[in-house]
Amino acid sequence: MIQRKYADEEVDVVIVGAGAAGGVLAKELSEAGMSVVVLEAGPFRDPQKDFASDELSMKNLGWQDTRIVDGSDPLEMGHNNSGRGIGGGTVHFTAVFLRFHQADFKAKSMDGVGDDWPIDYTDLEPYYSRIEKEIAVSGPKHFPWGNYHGPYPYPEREPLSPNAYMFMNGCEKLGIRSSVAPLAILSAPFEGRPPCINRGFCNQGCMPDAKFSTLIVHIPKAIQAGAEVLADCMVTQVLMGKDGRAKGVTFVHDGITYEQKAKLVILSAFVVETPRLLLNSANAQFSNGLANRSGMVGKSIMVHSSQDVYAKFKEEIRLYKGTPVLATTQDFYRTNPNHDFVRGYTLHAHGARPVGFGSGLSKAQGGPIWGDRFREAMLDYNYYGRITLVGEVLPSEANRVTLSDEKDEYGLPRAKVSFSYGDNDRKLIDHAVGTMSSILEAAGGEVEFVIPDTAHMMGGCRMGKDPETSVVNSYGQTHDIPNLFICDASIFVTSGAGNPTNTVMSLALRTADYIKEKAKKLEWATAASV
Ligand SMILES: Cc1cc2nc3c(=O)[nH]c(=O)nc-3n(C[C@H](O)[C@H](O)[C@H](O)COP(=O)(O)OP(=O)(O)OC[C@H]3O[C@@H](n4cnc5c(N)ncnc54)[C@H](O)[C@@H]3O)c2cc1C
Repeated sequence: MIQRKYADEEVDVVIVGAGAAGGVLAKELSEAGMSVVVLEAGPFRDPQKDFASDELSMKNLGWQDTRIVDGSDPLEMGHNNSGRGIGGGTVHFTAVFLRFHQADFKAKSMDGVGDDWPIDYTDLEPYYSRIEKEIAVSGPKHFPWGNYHGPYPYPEREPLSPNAYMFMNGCEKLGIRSSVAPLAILSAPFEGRPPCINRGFCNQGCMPDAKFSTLIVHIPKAIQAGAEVLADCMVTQVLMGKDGRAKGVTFVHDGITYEQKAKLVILSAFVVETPRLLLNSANAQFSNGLANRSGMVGKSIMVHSSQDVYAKFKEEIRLYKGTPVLATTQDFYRTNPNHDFVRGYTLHAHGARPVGFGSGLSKAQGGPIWGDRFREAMLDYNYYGRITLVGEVLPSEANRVTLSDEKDEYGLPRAKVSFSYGDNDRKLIDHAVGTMSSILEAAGGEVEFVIPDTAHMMGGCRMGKDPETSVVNSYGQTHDIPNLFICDASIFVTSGAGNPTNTVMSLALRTADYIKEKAKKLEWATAASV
């Protein structure tokens, strides 16, 4: 039996998932004096004991359960897309910490595609600042793009990796502006944590704690404030009362099913599991799944297109050296009338470890690299440089999470994830691959491999003002069930073209403020959609 503080009690808040958003909510709400239980499907890891400097074994940081994938561009699930365990995806993310631009919130009105968010940049601006200060984001004194130009709370990282210098050199030769990337990785000591020493194992979990994660920052503070954080607890259902309000959740730990009653239920289980949980919690009153009056639960999931381009250089680059992403450009972020597509992309100088390099080659465009050619490339690994795309992908309702006929170990239908690129997405990718190739060549490399890939899932429970076309309001409160909130990357309306976690966490802070305000006024039971 699992030991629980609130086994027979109704707590103020139960949070499902202890990732980027769940961690922020747990800290904020428990520090505000609420009784909080966090249920996390994966383990509670200790960085010093459980993070190995080993690419293969650390793949277990990803969500490994089988998902069915289809569509013309089926997504590779697992380590590449979602985390599992306290800290969620922040444990093995690359920690590039960008803000969205004002244009990201207004794709429909500015470019006639996708949709507008019900908020804009100014609504999130104070929350971006708070999160960046809270985790001491390091970054340049002047960041050339978007609405925020720095300075960041902590100085930019240095020294840079050879790959980052190569990238900046190539950009400079072509007249493309580049900058050191803002990172949730320390450049100087902070709260007892050491600065980064460029070991380069960010995607394997950061053993010395120089990289931020909610595992090491928010969750310990939440526990200190009284939150109960239960690991290895898979939430299987949201419990509903006859009055149409959420009552709590059921979860499974070690084969035993438990219930946690709560006044407020918040789902922070990420882009696949949040819609899956809502659909799997259907009942007589909500036969289509919870909070799904609009039919939008699971629809319009997005990724970033994330092609890698590798070029071989005469001198050594050594892609394993340093933090994977240290330099970036957003010179191609905005719609350009000379392009045959709308919206845009970010490019990162991006390191790669040998296993990542090798497995990338196995899915190279034009056919997998294998046999002698593979051996030759692996032997020359030290001479390759790499640039990676973060490209905007437009929302399409056909890209969605549904329930499959197959069941998992809990007897629940597995998620089916369908994804296909649209015409605009493909044109954007082609353009970006051309730009990446030009930068690599200008830096003296010879382009050899283009690897199709995706990153950063978003969407599936989009926010909006209209309950007929969206699942939650701008605070993550579901339109249909006032005490059921969704707060994670699933509430994104569009994908933007920058790494999303700063936006996920800032939205979580905003939701926490909203809940605290409503709780103060004892209003959350009746709060109308905003
Ligand atoms: C390899 C990689 C690199 C990345 N690099 C970057 C980067 O450089 N910059 C950036 O901005 N973003 C990056 N990301 C994306 C980033 O990790 C996500 O945007 C972010 O973690 C999403 O936060 P979230 O709160 O929505 O979900 P998550 O952080 O994924 O948290 C969801 C949590 O819910 C838990 N959960 C799910 N279902 C259940 C259930 N039924 N019961 C209980 N618990 C459940 C999961 O185990 C998980 O811990 C990267 C992601 C990956 C995988």
